[in-house]
Amino acid sequence: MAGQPILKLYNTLTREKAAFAPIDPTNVRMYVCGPTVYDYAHIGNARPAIVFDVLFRLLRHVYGENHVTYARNITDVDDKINARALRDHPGLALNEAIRLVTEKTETQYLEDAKALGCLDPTVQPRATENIAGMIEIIERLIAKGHAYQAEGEVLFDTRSMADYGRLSNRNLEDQQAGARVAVDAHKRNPGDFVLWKLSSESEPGWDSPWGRGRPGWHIECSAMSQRYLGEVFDIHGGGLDLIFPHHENEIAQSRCAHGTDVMANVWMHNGFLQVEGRKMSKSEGNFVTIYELLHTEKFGGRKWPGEVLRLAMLMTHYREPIDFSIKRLEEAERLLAKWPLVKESGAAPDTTVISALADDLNTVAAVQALHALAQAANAEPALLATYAASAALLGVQPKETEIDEALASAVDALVAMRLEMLKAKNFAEADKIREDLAVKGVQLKDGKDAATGERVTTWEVKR
Ligand SMILES: Nc1ncnc2c1ncn2[C@@H]1O[C@H](COP(=O)(O)OP(=O)(O)OP(=O)(O)O)[C@@H](O)[C@H]1O
Ligand SMILES: [Zn+2]
Repeated sequence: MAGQPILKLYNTLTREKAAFAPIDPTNVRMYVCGPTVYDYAHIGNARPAIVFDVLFRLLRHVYGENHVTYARNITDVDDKINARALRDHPGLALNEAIRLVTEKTETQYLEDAKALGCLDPTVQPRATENIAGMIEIIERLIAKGHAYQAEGEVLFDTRSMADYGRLSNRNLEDQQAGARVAVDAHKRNPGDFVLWKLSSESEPGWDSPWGRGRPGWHIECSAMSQRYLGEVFDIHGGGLDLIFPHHENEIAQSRCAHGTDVMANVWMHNGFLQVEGRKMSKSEGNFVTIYELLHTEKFGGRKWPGEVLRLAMLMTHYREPIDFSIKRLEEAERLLAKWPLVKESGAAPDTTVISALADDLNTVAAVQALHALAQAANAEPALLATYAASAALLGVQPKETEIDEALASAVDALVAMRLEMLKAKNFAEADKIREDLAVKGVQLKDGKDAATGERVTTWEVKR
């Protein structure tokens, strides 16, 4: 930790950028709300995954690899999942259909995240494996007078919490105004939200003191964060759209159940990835999935490497909106093409890259610094190790960029063959070899051996 720049983070809760001080520097704890696994993730959903992956990498760098716990949950119980299961597998029993939907979606999400260069979080708990923890919190809330039962639901009583609404800066009166009273007649206050609701025979459910039912969405994160990170932890993240109601309600549940002043010290929210000024979202229908970008030609008539998608995302500060376009991806690709291919090195990262990231994850400045370093390293190979370590901090370098041996010997053979052809003045064939290799990303460089004056050819892999 010594000699590291002070890490500053913007906190939605205080609306200020402040120096980060972990509760326990030997175990820095971060929770990020993960996907609801009913459908493939779109590239907007990739933004929090990438942003908080960069923060995870930075925290590991500052506090040590084994001193950071990052939990990102998988929401595998939700009415959207039930609906999708019924639609896609009408012939199956609901539980079986749900399992198919959630397993397939979760597997794809993990593959997408990997392709985007994200490290696995330390833990990835599933909601369905944490029902007991949710029931326990709800029981505590009822016992303390923060929750009540009404019409087959257990609801959180928002009036029971003096400073409910602090994160999103809303007061209960604001919420009163827009409430649809008729629909929510069983609620004491319009803003009260569901902790538990009874399930019909055909809906998925778990036994509880209030009957067979299922949890609300917000309670899942309160239970999973407590289990893996404790009652109070360091950082809680997610997209801007989660501030209200999701994070507000997580806070209400956790603080009232545990009697604490905060749930997490720092609340961080990424801005939206937009298409023509509108948030990319499933309900708007203006989305493209990560899978489609990586594996199909749906966007811009071609596939896009995960690294390009990731860099395109990091070329904007995480709190700003991003307009997602082909132009932006091409820009990221052009930049990457200028950077050297390196193996991961154990060297210390460049200090300008670290300082940029330490300033509330200023990835824009970090990418600029990395680019300058890449160019310097292109001219001065001694800098390659520093470059490699810095690129790894942003996660824009594949972990092991080994040029595989089979490719290397095939290229060597072609290069030798081409030299023979040049000697025989068979220029057309020689050029064809050069062009074929170029298409594969291998660039040849001709020179002369200083001692013998003979032609020699070296090669390198360009992106
Ligand atoms: N367009 C976007 N830009 C940035 N982050 C987003 C965007 N859309 C969703 N997110 C974030 O992705 C994460 C996963 O969200 P969630 O599973 O609720 O998405 P979703 O409900 O499937 O998305 P949608 O908003 O399209 O309905 C959350 O942190 C959310 O804030
Ligand atoms: Zn959450």
